[in-house]
Amino acid sequence: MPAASLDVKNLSAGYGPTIVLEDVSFSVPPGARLSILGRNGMGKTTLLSTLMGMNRRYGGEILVGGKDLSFLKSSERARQGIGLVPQTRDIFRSLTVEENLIVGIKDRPRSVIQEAYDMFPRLFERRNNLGWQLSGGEQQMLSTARTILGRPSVLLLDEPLEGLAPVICEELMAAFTRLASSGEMTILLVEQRLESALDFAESVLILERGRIVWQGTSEALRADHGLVEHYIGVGSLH
Ligand SMILES: Nc1ncnc2c1ncn2[C@@H]1O[C@H](COP(=O)(O)OP(=O)(O)OP(=O)(O)O)[C@@H](O)[C@H]1O
Repeated sequence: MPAASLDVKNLSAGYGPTIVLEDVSFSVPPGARLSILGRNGMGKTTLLSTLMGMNRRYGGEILVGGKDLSFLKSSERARQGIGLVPQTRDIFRSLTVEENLIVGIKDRPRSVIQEAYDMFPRLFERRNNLGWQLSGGEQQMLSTARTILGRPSVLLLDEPLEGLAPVICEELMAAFTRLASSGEMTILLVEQRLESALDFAESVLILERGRIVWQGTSEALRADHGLVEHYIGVGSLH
């Protein structure tokens, strides 16, 4: 599936009776990258899981390539091109790396697993290891690779660097950047590490208490220390 545009219009969502996201609207052109920033608990994960159809939507629309997916359940949204790599790094802990990847290929031939190994050579080295035997970074690579093998046109990455050593973060960010440069996917990145988020994406939005409080270019945000300190935290930019 080629990269698709994502248009989110007046989205409100939450959990049971609790509204978390309110009136969220933004657009990402096909093949572009957007970083989503905000302090803890401001609704970033909720935004991604709502796009994936994993929690309650109260109103608004989610269009991928112009097609409204709002009323579809999450498995159907996955078929229509949305792929989420969750913060929890969902992998099957009792399956090998290769078996985990086989789950991700859906109806594509087995040979496509090589794409995952090309992206993360470390996974090839560990292909016969079980999920629980992997380091945090390797689990993140596996979770990402599994989602990517499903060829999403819009990829959602939820805090992929959380808790990982700097050298692994660099390896992952390089892989995400290569993926983005291929132009095959539109990518949304939720990331607490501000520098990584700004380096990755040309555009940024900031969430505060479930609302978008700022949208603009990474360049503009990088230049505005006052804005960063106000919405994200003192000392976030180095
Ligand atoms: N399953 C849930 N049920 C009820 N409320 C929830 C649930 N998950 C999250 N929330 C609430 O929704 C709000 C937004 O949480 P969310 O995890 O989306 O924020 P976040 O910006 O991703 O934060 P973090 O960086 O800590 O992951 C918080 O007030 C949180 O307590």
